[in-house]
Amino acid sequence: MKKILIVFTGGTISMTNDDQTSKSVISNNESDLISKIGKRFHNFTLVPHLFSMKPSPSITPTDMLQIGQLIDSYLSSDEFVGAVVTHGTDTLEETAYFLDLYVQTKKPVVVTGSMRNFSELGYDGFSNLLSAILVASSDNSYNRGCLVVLNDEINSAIEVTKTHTLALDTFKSMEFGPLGIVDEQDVTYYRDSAKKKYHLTPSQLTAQVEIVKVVTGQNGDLIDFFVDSKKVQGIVLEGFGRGNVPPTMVPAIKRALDQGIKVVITSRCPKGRVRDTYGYEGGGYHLKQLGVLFAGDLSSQKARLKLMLALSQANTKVEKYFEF
Ligand SMILES: NC(=O)C[C@H](N)C(=O)O
Repeated sequence: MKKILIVFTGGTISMTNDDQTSKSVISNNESDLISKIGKRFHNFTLVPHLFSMKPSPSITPTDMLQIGQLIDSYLSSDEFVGAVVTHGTDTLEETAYFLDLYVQTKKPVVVTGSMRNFSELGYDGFSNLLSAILVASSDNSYNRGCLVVLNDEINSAIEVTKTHTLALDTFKSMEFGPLGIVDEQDVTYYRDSAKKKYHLTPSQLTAQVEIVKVVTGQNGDLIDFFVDSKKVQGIVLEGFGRGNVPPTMVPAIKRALDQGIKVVITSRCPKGRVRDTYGYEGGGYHLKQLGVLFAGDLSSQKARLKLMLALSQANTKVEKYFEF
């Protein structure tokens, strides 16, 4: 019988209300999830792997790397048709995007979670896990990169983001909508993701990359701090609009570039690409002339992971991963 790997990492899907405080805390409900959901499938078995029991703010890029290695090692066996990762929703898009870049297998890798915990009425963990397994077991899910499945929607890890702090339909591909849906037992795709696929597979993460959110009137102090720390190899700027910063940040950006630090520009706007449209000081064209790299329509948190992976991989021309 074919197998599906279920990697448990924690998050609200693995939480209940604490008896004393009534607040959401981690509990070990993975056997409940597996026994309830497993009964529904007769063509394959679920193979649980308890990776961690962390709320997702505690997940690190090193965890993501280890989850990727784990998935590749299981899925290299012909017995496995796909993998599902259960994860807290706060940082789910980061792990999903990391896996999209890192994992070698073409078999489906699906990340899911829940917005309500096991103690709450309307716990969405069972239905989300069920849908995620259906997607992971579908032949149509092959070679689509890492997928995110919650609320019966299938999204690409490259495109999706958490948009709402509470709503069940929080995961959205804001610009282009979902790739498809899960409708009862049917897994239906409406479109392919047109995004270029990148693969980055360093054996360990050696680079530190920080994000600087850009605001009006900002100077270069934060960038200078990171440069002076001598620990940072990359800085992602979350700039204005098309990818612009105040002129008062430019000297620090130049200094960072002179010291060999890679600087990448993204936008504070939730939709659209950054581009070298503006020629004024601190505008995208000016930044490009200085050597700043452009992250397309990636959010700052995803661009950071991509830059970390590119800087950590030996003999890699980082610029190649930021050409749009
Ligand atoms: N819904 C959730 O999973 C949120 C939780 N704070 C987490 O990310 O672990």
